[in-house]
Amino acid sequence: MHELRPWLRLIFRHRGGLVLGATLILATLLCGIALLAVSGWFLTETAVVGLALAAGLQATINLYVPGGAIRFFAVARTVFRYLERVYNHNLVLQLLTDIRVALFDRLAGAGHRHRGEKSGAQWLSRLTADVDALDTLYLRLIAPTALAGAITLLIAGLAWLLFSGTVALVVLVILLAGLLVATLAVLRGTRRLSSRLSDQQEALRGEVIEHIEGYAELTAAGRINEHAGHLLAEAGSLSRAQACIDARVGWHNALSTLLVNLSAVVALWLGFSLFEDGAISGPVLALLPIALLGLGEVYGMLPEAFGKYGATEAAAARLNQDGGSRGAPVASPTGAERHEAAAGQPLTLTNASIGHPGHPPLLAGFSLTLAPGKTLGVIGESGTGKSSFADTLAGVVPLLAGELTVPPCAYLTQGTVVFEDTVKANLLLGNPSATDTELWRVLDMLELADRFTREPDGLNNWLGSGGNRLSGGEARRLVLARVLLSRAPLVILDEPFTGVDAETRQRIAPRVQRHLEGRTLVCLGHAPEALLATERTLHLD
Ligand SMILES: Nc1ncnc2c1ncn2[C@@H]1O[C@H](COP(=O)(O)OP(=O)(O)OP(=O)(O)O)[C@@H](O)[C@H]1O
Repeated sequence: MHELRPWLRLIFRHRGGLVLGATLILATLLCGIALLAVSGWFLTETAVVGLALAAGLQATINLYVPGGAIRFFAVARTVFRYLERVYNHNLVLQLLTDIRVALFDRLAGAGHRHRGEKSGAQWLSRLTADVDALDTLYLRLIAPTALAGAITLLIAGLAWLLFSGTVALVVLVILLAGLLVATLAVLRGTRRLSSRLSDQQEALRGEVIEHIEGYAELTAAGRINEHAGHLLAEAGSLSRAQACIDARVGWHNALSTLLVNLSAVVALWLGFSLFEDGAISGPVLALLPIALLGLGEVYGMLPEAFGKYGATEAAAARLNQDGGSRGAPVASPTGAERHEAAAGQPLTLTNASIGHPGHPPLLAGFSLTLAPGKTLGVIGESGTGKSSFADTLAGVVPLLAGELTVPPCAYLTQGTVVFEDTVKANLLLGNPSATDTELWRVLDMLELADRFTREPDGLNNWLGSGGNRLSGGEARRLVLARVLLSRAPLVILDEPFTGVDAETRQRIAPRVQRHLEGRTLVCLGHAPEALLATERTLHLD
């Protein structure tokens, strides 16, 4: 319950909607039960009257009132069911939206390092399977359990009104036992298994994605069959665990149905003596047991949902753990200050420590002022901290100590990130208001325009997953184009020409240089030739 609490709070923000949705479900269920009860009463009444007439006795029956009631309940049940489905599906989608937005919010605040600790497969699982698991909370757990309880009490009340207090009490005890079996007993029998299964399924999903991603390497190493066999064995063991949970849910479902049916039989049995005493009529005797049989529909929804409770809880626990605490890690440690500067203000670092939280700083006591429009090169061997320096300026990694004032920046990271979309969509991320002419101009500057004019779709050319339809050098120039489209006053370029051959680089570098004239530039690389020309150079050692 503790793991579910933050998500329940989110769900209960829609209190009014939840009550209305549950009322519609209640109306549907009550119409179903009333339909059965009135039909049972009516059939018995017609049978009794028929027998009386056959025996030559005088008897009459009102066909219109019960017939009308049956039609009313049948139509009302359909209408309520339709409204309930439309309303509740919409509500659940709203709840899922809230949960996803809250999760994105937390992830965005959780810091670069924290996000990097999980693989893409794990994040995918969080945002899909785990979030979906939470949608069972309202529609399958909370609403049906509350309604089953309410309807049980209503039927016990009906038994008390039509039959007697004793019948009501006996029926109530049997039904409560059935309710316990369908909820808490299932929960007890499956919670741990279901939670463990959910964790294992999540691990398997990640392994399957890694298997596909590493297909070439596994094949080259001759280990593909062995690895696939391992995944299949794991999938087999998960299926067995699922079958075990299903069996337990099935048994509990059967027992709970048996108890509901038993309550109907007992009501009939006890009702007989009331009938013999003339306290109730024959048709009323049939009404209560048949209404009790209608409860099967309500109770039948519960065992499966409670069988998944462990998985829902495990999903919530993973989301709680991985969402991190909102906003915390991205903030700089105490004593470090990061300020956003307006365009036209210098970039300044004062007594700054740069590095990764929990590790010794890569740079300490470092100060620098870079006036607007000035350029700085940063050179150093692999691992000296160039990318960490750039990440800190861009706010991706927190400043460890000191003070940093930085104008808005466009950042070309060391990794080349091309989104699975068109050329245009990838470029517009740099400047959403750029025109097609501007896009072609920057592509032309980087000698990429020909690459896309050759294709029939031009700027709408689809780049494939991670830009896999581009060569390494083309992808690098495309992401450079994205950064060059931005009008940010500070531009940070980490190894801008990785994968671009020397001749092309020599042709395009002066054009990039001209394009960036007047803007503040920080360019990082292993050697001077990997950089654009800069006025000052910082050597990291
Ligand atoms: N998230 C992280 N957590 C802890 N240490 C890190 C993290 N990222 C990088 N480092 C460490 O910080 C040091 C500097 O890394 P960085 O990537 O900044 O170097 P670099 O100069 O850009 O190297 P390269 O030229 O190889 O890209 C390295 O020792 C690296 O292992």
